[in-house]
Amino acid sequence: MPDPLKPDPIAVRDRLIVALDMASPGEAERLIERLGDSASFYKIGYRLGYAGGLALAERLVAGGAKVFLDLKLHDIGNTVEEGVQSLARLGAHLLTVHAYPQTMRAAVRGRDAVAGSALRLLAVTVLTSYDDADAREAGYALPVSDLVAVRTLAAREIGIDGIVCAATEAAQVRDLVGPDRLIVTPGIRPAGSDTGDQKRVVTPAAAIRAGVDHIVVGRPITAASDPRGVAQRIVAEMADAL
Ligand SMILES: O=c1ccn([C@@H]2O[C@H](COP(=O)(O)O)[C@@H](O)[C@H]2O)c(=O)[nH]1
Repeated sequence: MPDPLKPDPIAVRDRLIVALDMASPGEAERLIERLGDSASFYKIGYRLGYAGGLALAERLVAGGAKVFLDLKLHDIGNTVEEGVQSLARLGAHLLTVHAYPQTMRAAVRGRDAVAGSALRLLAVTVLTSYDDADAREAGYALPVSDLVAVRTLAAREIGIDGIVCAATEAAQVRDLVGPDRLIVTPGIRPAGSDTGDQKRVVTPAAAIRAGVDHIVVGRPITAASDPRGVAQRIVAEMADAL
């Protein structure tokens, strides 16, 4: 049966995931309306998730959109397992957990406990706001690219469905996970846009050329005066790169 999240080929518009980092569901819904048919896949993270975003996720799924819950779970195994079970029942398509083996194993148990769930798990390897100095400061002796590789291999062995990394590591991750697992990359910036707190930044075209399945874009779209126009240009840039 074809994988709904990884059809061959993935429609170019579905490759863009818009990060709805808004203060309320109302604000997010206004953005979605402005985006119109330029976007079909939305990410809900801490800001919106803790402010009514999970109910919005259910409404978006019911309306036919794809939803990525970027909740980056990390806790004792039992808590992660039960949390993933609750989230799997919401009908969302993607959920992040941090790429710690205990956490990933628990998340897989939670995913597998909910029959018929469409939920796919993504392991966050190393946040795109980290460079080697940040990893060192956090106590890791390995450079970011090595840490991403170690965590990707663990995720693959444990049965996680996809990897979150920067597109700077996408080609290396693709070699490690093969063609079927998802690679999702935040830290995407159209040429010339403000990088903000992101450190491992790549353009939409370069990400696609590196073998990424989906790019995540927040502020370049949400802070734009014409979010629909920016989204359309990003999709066109990806189409040219394919
Ligand atoms: O490594 C990671 C994991 C998640 N994110 C999330 O993606 C978006 C990026 O937003 P921008 O405004 O385009 O920077 C945001 O919701 C992060 O929480 C990430 O950036 N890096």
